[in-house]
Amino acid sequence: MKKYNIVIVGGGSTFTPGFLKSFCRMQKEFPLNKLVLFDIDGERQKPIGEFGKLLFQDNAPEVEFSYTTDIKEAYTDMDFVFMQMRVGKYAMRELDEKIPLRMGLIGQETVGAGGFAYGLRSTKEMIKAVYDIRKYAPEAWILNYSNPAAIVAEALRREFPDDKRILNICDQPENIVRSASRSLGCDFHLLDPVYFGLNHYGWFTHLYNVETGEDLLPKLREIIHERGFLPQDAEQRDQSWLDTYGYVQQMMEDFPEFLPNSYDQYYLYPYYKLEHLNPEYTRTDEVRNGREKRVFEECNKIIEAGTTKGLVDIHEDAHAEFMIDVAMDIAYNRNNRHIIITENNGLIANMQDDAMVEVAAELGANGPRPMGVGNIPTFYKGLLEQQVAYEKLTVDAYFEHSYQKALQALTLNRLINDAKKAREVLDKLIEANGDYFPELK
Ligand SMILES: NC(=O)c1ccc[n+]([C@@H]2O[C@H](COP(=O)([O-])OP(=O)(O)OC[C@H]3O[C@@H](n4cnc5c(N)ncnc54)[C@H](O)[C@@H]3O)[C@@H](O)[C@H]2O)c1
Ligand SMILES: O=P(O)(O)OC[C@H]1O[C@H](O[C@H]2[C@H](O)[C@@H](O)[C@@H](O)O[C@@H]2CO)[C@H](O)[C@@H](O)[C@@H]1O
Ligand SMILES: [Mn+2]
Repeated sequence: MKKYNIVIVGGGSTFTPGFLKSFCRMQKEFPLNKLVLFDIDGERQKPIGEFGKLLFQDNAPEVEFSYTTDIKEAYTDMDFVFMQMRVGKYAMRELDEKIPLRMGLIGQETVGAGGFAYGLRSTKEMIKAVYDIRKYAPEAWILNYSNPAAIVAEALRREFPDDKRILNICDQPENIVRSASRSLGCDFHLLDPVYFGLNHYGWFTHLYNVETGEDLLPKLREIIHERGFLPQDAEQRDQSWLDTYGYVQQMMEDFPEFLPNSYDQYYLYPYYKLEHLNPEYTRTDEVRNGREKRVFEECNKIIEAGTTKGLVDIHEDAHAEFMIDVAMDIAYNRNNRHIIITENNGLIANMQDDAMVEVAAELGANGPRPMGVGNIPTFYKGLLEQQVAYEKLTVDAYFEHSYQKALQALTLNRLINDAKKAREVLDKLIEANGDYFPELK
């Protein structure tokens, strides 16, 4: 059985320890030769790297595990690159959330003005990283889930049009399917979803039972109406995520035909969301006081003990399992179905061909074979076309260094929708982002 070489970019991520645990546990199904962590922040990565050393030493000493800040060491001979960088880290995420919120606009990691700022930061570093990877690992599969995936995917499509081994993917659609399976009381593998949209902006039209072909969405609609909606891993979630999933019920009361992605609520109920977001305590504060604190405390505890035996309390969430599953589908040509991001080219028949859309696909060694959904109804088409235009203008602004395109993008964004506000928030974001941004003239 071939053993694979894998690098995780953003080795200092709060999600890395969970990934390491999952990789370790899955050694029989997905044996590794080498696992490397890479980060530009060596200090942040160090405790996670040291934890990883102990974890593999104790559980899978045959795997060559290391961590580095050296590009050549990170990428040479890699088969898969897992991309999970957060450019500007939580300090900049906080500003993405708080600058707009203090102006009465939605401030969030991937949507609205915050998503725009994160998009420009990520684009710059992701393009650089892909050039670095291709220098040392021309054949490696690049699995990107660094956010905002919609903007990153559009930017990479333009910069690397012939590179067929970059896959942009998000686990939120699968998380909704897993959550639906909890409501329906079945294994999530039983559900075969039909989905259309953009990243963090889409809908399920059907949830078929793979064995019988029955569409379980009508039944799920009734359950959600009666009992609301919970994430599959509700017991591990912070309150803000429970609220986010809970709001799926309201979305389905108002727009019952399809099951929405949880992110749709920002676009459909911006005023409600604004009333419930606190500009002085945002998701970044919750993550810093929760996941980030827990992860680093746990790593340090293990380092101090010099062993992981009997100590590892790190949460292995569905996110890591999902991304590893994606890599295995490619490695073993399994052609399993996942919801992925790809160029439209008629998949959503009544939307522009060059939009980066999110749909179900079979995934194997030759990449995704996506499934078309035909024409989508006018309501959804209207919402999505506005968003595609915003995303494309954001990427235009990056490549053309154009302040004007950035202003157009933000004016068109449904969560801003006003040129004066757009200019005001753009100027504040430019100032706050400094060299993280391209020059916008
Ligand atoms: N799409 C999904 O399903 C999904 C799910 C979870 C997280 N994410 C994404 O994963 C990323 C990590 O999230 P987190 O909350 O753990 O963030 P984090 O801040 O804990 O970790 C991100 C790491 O990236 C590093 N980094 C920044 N710029 C880099 C660069 N140019 N090269 C290499 N490393 C760099 C940082 O130093 C940091 O250690 C984010 O982009 C987040 O949005 C995506
Ligand atoms: O606010 P955060 O940092 O907790 O999460 C932001 C990310 O949220 C989604 O990812 C979920 C993921 O779907 C779930 O499986 C679990 O692992 O938690 C993740 C984070 O809570 C979203 O899809 C990502 O794009 C966001 O970055
Ligand atoms: Mn996502």
